[in-house]
Amino acid sequence: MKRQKYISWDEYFIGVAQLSALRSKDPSTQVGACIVNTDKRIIGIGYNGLPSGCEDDEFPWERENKSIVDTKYPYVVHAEANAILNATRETKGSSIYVTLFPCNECMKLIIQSGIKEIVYVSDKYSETDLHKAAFKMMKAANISYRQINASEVVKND
Ligand SMILES: O=c1ccn([C@H]2C[C@H](O)[C@@H](COP(=O)(O)O)O2)c(=O)[nH]1
Ligand SMILES: [Zn+2]
Repeated sequence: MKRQKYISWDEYFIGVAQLSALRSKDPSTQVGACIVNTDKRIIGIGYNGLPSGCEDDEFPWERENKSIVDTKYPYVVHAEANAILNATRETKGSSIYVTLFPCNECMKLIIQSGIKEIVYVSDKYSETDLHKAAFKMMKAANISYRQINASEVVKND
């Protein structure tokens, strides 16, 4: 008889996203993303981090400072963007598993890359205007979405 307590596809793919998030150097929010095609093949993974050549120890990780130049925000490549850039196959029609609901900038990339489903864990920024903008674009582009509970490797709350 086959083993009964194996994990579901959702648990598997969100688990990969959570594992990827553990690579992030961001002290406040670690995000992981995993793109899965219609054959249930992982075609791209990513986490939030600096672009190649930008050393983790030489750039700021602060959220606030006198100038935005001395915060992380101008530099960090978002997890979804990295997953899309890393994709090894056609992303059209695929799903993206993310530990945090995508921001407005990532939503534009998700739409333009033809991803059709977003599966996410946390939506801790759901009250912000930029989240509302992301949601509006997602609905307009007919992308489906669902929030799932995931075990607490990385929670993002
Ligand atoms: O869609 C998203 C939104 C955010 N991120 C990354 C970018 C930053 O490294 C953190 C957010 O930091 P806060 O301190 O919570 O503002 O998350 C992402 O990868 N994808
Ligand atoms: Zn983003």
